[in-house]
Amino acid sequence: MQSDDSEQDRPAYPRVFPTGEARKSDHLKAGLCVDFPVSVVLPAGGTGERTGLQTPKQFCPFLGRPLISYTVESFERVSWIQTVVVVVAKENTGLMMDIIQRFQHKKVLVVPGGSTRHRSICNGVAALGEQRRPAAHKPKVVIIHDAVRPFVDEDFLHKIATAAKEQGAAGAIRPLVSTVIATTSEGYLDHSLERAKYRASEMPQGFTYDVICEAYQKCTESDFEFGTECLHLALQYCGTNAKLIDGPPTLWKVTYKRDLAAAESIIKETLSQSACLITGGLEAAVALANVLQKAFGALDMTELNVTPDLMGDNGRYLLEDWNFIKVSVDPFCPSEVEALIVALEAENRALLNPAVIIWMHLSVTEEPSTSRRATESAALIDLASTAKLRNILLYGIRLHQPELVLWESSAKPDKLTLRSLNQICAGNPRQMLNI
Ligand SMILES: Nc1ccn([C@@H]2O[C@H](COP(=O)(O)OP(=O)(O)OP(=O)(O)O)[C@@H](O)[C@H]2O)c(=O)n1
Ligand SMILES: O=P(O)(O)OC[C@@H](O)[C@@H](O)[C@@H](O)CO
Repeated sequence: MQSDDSEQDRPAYPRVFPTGEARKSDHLKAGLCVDFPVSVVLPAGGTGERTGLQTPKQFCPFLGRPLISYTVESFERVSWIQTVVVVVAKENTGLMMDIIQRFQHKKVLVVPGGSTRHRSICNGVAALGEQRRPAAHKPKVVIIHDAVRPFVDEDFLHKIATAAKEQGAAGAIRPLVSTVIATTSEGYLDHSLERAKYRASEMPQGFTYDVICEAYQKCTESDFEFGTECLHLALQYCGTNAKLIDGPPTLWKVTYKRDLAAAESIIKETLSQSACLITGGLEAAVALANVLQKAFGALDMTELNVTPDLMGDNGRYLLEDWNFIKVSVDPFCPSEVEALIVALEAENRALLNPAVIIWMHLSVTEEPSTSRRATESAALIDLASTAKLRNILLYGIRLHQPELVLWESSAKPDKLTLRSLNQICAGNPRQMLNI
């Protein structure tokens, strides 16, 4: 398969990172396994001109993490996917390696891209055939997926991979949003297509390794230069008619600047909406937790679990996607929160998505002096600044309730306080109450 990368331009070996076991937080869906090797090619060698940005869209950050990292994670958390080939422009190889190291992505092969999308995909497919790692088998099925489509789920990948193995090729389709028309050379309407008969071709697509290899071996330079559809190559050069599968609306591609805002909004929505309230077994903290649980429940807000600590079985909260409300009572003691931050870091909990800690400090003694409050706030801000470097977002709320029992009976938190708490628990930075 020749693309424009002459042999001497390509590295002697693709850069390979250790094949990692499934992430701790992997939620493998029961029954979603395949009995044949599947690998993925993520074309990410473009410049993203249509966004109008200097940074190629696949490297634009969302919540401190590049878009491509979300896409890579979508695939690496699927246990039956063997290798994720990321095809990037040669000048971005170093950037991609840094992203892999920083977010500890596994199973990843970095391969240099080409001047067009087809050439990049061709390089990625070729690299799968050249793998020299003992554990890496030549795949039976290759899934091809634009790196700028970060929202893909295991169920749909399973459908595409299975159909590709059976049919030779399979692809995602979506209904057309606008009618397709043909124009005359003078820029007038020539004719329009009956929209009901057509679909938009999306990604992921799947091919048996042999079919996609044959397609790229036989296709023309014009295909490489101007083509946009891998399914067409399979049909044209291998006689393989792809099985088309209706995909979910989340399969859209980030193309324009507006798509970046939409992607960030969706990424935020996928952040954990669950919070674990740690009481330390303190009576006042338990009373507060009961009130919040009722209030959150009544307002259909964040799921709130209450636990005295994170010992024993309660340690599971550290391993899954929970945010935390840590309640402390006088005296003010940052070390309690510091211990939680260290525990989250030890589990790499905030490696990919931010973890949120809300420290609610109950002060039931006399109002602290201004200087003491300033000292305490400074300590908290230092802690928060350090934690943020580890993608852990720390927020502090002080509740001064000389008669805490009132909180249980009458002085229930108002909706604004609860809504702000809920936004914090949902990890939504815009609504967060910074310290
Ligand atoms: N030479 C190229 C061109 C594109 N792509 C990748 O193909 C996917 C879909 O292409 P597109 O959305 O067109 O990305 P760009 O080509 O970067 O966008 P633009 O056309 O706006 O420059 C993207 O992940 C892009 O990085 C690639 O791997 N190699
Ligand atoms: O053409 P672009 O490079 O913008 O994007 C690639 C898309 O064409 C492609 O992802 C789907 O149409 C499926 O082939």
